Amino acid sequence: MSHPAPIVIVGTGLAGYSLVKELRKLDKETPVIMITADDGVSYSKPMLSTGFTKGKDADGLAQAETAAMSEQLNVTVRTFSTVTGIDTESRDLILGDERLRYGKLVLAWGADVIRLGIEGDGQEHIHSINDLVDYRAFRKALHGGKRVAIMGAGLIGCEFANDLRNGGYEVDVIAPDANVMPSLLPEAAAKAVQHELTELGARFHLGTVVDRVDRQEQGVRVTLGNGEVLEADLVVSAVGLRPRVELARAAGLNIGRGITVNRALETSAPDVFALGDCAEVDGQVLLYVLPLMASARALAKTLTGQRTEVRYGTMPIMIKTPCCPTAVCPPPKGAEGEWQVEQEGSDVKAVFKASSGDVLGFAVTGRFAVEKQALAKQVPPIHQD
Ligand SMILES: Cc1cc2nc3c(=O)[nH]c(=O)nc-3n(C[C@H](O)[C@H](O)[C@H](O)COP(=O)(O)OP(=O)(O)OC[C@H]3O[C@@H](n4cnc5c(N)ncnc54)[C@H](O)[C@@H]3O)c2cc1C
Repeated sequence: MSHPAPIVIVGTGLAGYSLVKELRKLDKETPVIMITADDGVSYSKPMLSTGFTKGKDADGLAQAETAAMSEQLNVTVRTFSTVTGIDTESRDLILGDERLRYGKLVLAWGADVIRLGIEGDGQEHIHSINDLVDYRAFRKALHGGKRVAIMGAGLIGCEFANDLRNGGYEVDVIAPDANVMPSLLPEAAAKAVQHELTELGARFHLGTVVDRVDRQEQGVRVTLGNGEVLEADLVVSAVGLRPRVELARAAGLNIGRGITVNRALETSAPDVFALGDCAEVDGQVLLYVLPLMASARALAKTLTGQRTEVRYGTMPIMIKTPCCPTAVCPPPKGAEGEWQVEQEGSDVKAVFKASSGDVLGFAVTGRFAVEKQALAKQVPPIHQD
C-alpha cells in the first residue's frame, strides 16, 4: 500500500514551527516534512533585538536544536535545503534537481530584507539581521568593536539602538524621515521615543541617508547625504522587509504585496497554503507574531479536515525600547479621524478618534504604556465580519 503524500511545510521560523505545534495538538500521526534553507534551530525572532539587554548571544537566544524539534513534534526536518520551485500541477516541491511530492503544501518562508544599493567598498561590514544565523554573524563581527551605525529608524532600528546602548556601544542612527517609526507612531510618541533614546546616548541623524560606506583600517567610514561623515566598526541595515513572493509568482500563484491568501490561508492553487511574513491574508500584510499565531491555529484545523478561517482581533504592537516602553495599535490605513494627545514629557497617550468618537487606534509611551490593554479593548478588530 502506498503512503499518502505528506504535509510539506517550507520554513522553520515562528510560522512553520507554530503551525506544527498546533497541528500536533490535533493530529499526532500525519507525516509532516519541514524544509528550511537554514539550520532549523528554533528561536524567537523578536528576541534578536534584546540580546545585550538580556545578556544573551546567538547561542543563548536559541531555544531548541533542530533534532529536538524534530523528535518532539514527530516531523522530519530537512535543513540547508533551498526550495527552488513549485509544480502545482504534479504537486511537487522542487529543490534543485529533486522533486518532493506533497499532499498539502504550506509556504511559511518569511520575508527578505530590503538591501539598499550603497556606494563604497565597505559592503561586507553592512549587516542585516533577520534570523539567528545573521545575528550570530553580527555578534562575531562586532567582537572587539565599540561603534555601530544603524541605517533605519523603524521598529527594528530603534530596538537595536536601545539594545546596543544597553550593551555599551556607541550608536548612530541614520534615517530619511523627520521622525522615528514614521509608519507606526504619531509624532508626539515618536519624539518621546527619540528623546529617551538620545538621553540614553544614541545619536540621531534624521532627514538624511547613508550615501557611502568605505572600508578603513579599523571598521568603516559612513558618509551621509547631508555631508556628515561618521566612523563605525560596522553598519546595521534595518530599512525594511519584503514578503518573499518570487517562487510563488513563478509557480503561477496569485500575488499581491505578499502571497495572496483568503482567511482560510488558501492560496490560488489547490492544497497550497501560506502564513507568516510571506502571506497577504485577506488584504493584510502584517509582519508580526500575533497574526501568524492566529493563522497557525486556524490552519492547523484546516489541515486536519475542519476548514477554519482566521479572524485577526486587535493586535497591539509592543516596541522593545525599554528606555521608553511603547505600545501602538495603528489606525487602519486611510482611516478618517484625528490624534488626540495627552503628554507629560516623554509620557505620551495618543488616541486616534473618528468624528463619531470611536477609538480607531492608539500609541502610548512611558508611564502611559500600562494603559495598552485597556485601550486595545476599545479598538475594533482588524478583521471585521
Ligand atoms: C529584530 C526583530 C524584532 C522583531 N520584534 C518583533 C516584536 O517585538 N513583535 C512582533 O510581533 N514581531 C516582531 N518581529 C517580527 C517577527 O519576528 C516576524 O514577523 C516573524 O518571526 C516571522 O516569522 P516567519 O516564520 O513568517 O518567517 P521567518 O522567521 O523569516 O522564517 C522563514 C523560514 O523560511 C525559510 N526559507 C526561506 N526561503 C526558503 C526557501 N527558498 N527554501 C527553503 N526554506 C526557505 C527560512 O530558512 C526560515 O526557516 C521582529 C523581527 C525582527 C527581525
